[in-house]
Amino acid sequence: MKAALEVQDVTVRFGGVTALDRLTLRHDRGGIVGLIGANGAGKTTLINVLSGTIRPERGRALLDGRELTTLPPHRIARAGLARTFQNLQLFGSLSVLDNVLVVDRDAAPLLDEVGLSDDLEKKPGELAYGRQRRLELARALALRPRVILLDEPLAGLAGSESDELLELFGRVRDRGVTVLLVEHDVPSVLRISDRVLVLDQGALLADGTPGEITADPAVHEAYLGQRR
Ligand SMILES: Nc1ncnc2c1ncn2[C@@H]1O[C@H](COP(=O)(O)OP(=O)(O)OP(=O)(O)O)[C@@H](O)[C@H]1O
Repeated sequence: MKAALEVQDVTVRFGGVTALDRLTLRHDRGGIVGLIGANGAGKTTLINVLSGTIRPERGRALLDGRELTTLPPHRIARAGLARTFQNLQLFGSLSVLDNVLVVDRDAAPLLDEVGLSDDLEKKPGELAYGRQRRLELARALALRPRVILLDEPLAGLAGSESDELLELFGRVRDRGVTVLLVEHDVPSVLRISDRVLVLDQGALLADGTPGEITADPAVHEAYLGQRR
């Protein structure tokens, strides 16, 4: 079977900085894959390569065996890979409902699923930050993706909002969508992920279940032990 997501020998450089260094990884299908690593490890760069906003100078990425690295972002989204952004990218002048309707006619059930059915006519700016995050998730789900990339979805959220959002990610996974979760909140990642990848200086430092990652001395030495 073709892997849902595959990264083959990908290198990205910004001037003298190697953000991804011949990175190779493969995820067969399903579940929540947590991607963690220190600041500058290359997490956002990897998401940008997968979603088509950065072209690697070497290597390629594939979704269900189809090469992504030659496609523009909108074609990648239509091919089944959706993403959310570290800084929310909502349409501020459109209603909550219209923000999702621009992607899919069946917006109302999706908004209900993320708990926003009482807010359909509001503008995104009128929602609490955690609810804006939910709206962004609904919009990404409206693409009916097979894989969804979440870039720092818990940043700036209070504990309870963050727990609710994590529960929602679990429901997305249960629908069969593969979730790639990039997040600085390591305890949350370890709690919810089925598989955890640890990036260090653009390369894979560790790859395993949350239990394996927690017990890995190399991860502690390079990363977990020195967390802020
Ligand atoms: N547009 C850019 N121009 C120059 N350097 C960049 C650019 N984007 C990323 N970098 C550099 O590439 C490296 C990887 O950055 P990246 O943002 O992918 O890391 P990250 O793991 O997402 O970090 P953070 O957790 O801080 O978001 C860093 O050294 C960063 O400074």
